[in-house]
Amino acid sequence: MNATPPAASGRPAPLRLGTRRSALAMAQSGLIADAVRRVTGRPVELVEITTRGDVSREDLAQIGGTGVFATALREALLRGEVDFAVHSLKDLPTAQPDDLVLAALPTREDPRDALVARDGLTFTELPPGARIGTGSPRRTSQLRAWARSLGMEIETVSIRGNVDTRIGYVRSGELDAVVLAAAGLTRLGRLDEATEILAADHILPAPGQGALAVECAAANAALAAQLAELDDPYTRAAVTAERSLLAALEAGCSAPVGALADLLGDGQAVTEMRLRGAVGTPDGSSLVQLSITGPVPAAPGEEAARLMGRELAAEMLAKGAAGLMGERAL
Ligand SMILES: NCc1[nH]cc(CCC(=O)O)c1CC(=O)O
Repeated sequence: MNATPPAASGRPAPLRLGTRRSALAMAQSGLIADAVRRVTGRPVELVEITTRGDVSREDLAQIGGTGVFATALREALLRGEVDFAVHSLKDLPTAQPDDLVLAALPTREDPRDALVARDGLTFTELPPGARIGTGSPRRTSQLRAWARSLGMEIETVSIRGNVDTRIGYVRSGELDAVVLAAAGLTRLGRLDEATEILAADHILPAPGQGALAVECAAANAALAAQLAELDDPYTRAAVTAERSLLAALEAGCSAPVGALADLLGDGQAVTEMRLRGAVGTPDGSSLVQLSITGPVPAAPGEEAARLMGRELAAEMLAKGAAGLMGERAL
């Protein structure tokens, strides 16, 4: 008889982690795989999955926005081909499917954007007419608004591709600078290539930027409970507020919306959360930027965070946010 179950060999069956193949996705999955091995005591194996966003050179907005990255991983989860998946939270649509759960939102990395410019330049040191690459309407809008406020002249150039490709445009001299998430650079061990971390006062990051989401099937409650040990309730509160703002603005994941929740403390404990939001026109000529501050209740605090996001969205919409987003030409 050859029906020995894996556990009988003394080694528990490995958990299968579905991941995209990009260097960044592999780095992020590797980090979470290590943490999951720690909390479950089980081996974790990486299962590579190709998404349409990885193989297509089409504009992301044309093939359904950044949600394309998540879709293939989610299909593999629901088919039972993998046990859990790691996403960049900012690439996940705000509507959560009923049959999947974000079991853990681990402590987020630096949420800010970073500038990688030639010759060590910072943003304000860029020469007139500098060409800055980004594929993000949010970054384009805010970079142009910031330049405008300084009386600076810049040109934004639409680019796509992985981190290496994007930095390559600067190294080759094709562009003066590119803007990338600092968290991505950190996870790839390349933060030293950033010439400036862009202050959130100027460039408000994407909702959820710098945070990873660990997702599994809702039906797999035992695994969800184990993965939940990796959850950071403060990260969860912050990104819940940011994503609730995004959802209430009825903006897609490629919309020019920036949002960042900061947790404020009295030195002993976190007591308050400040949520900032920004929406602008593609040319940066008009920008609505507002913030609200509220108490952070004891864990989980998710509903309070959601309410804060909705409240700020209502204030931004009253100041004309919808009109600005409507003007964007995709
Ligand atoms: N849309 C691509 C993407 N999704 C997540 C990150 C970075 C890591 C993160 O924000 O957690 C990036 C690259 C970038 O924006 O430079």
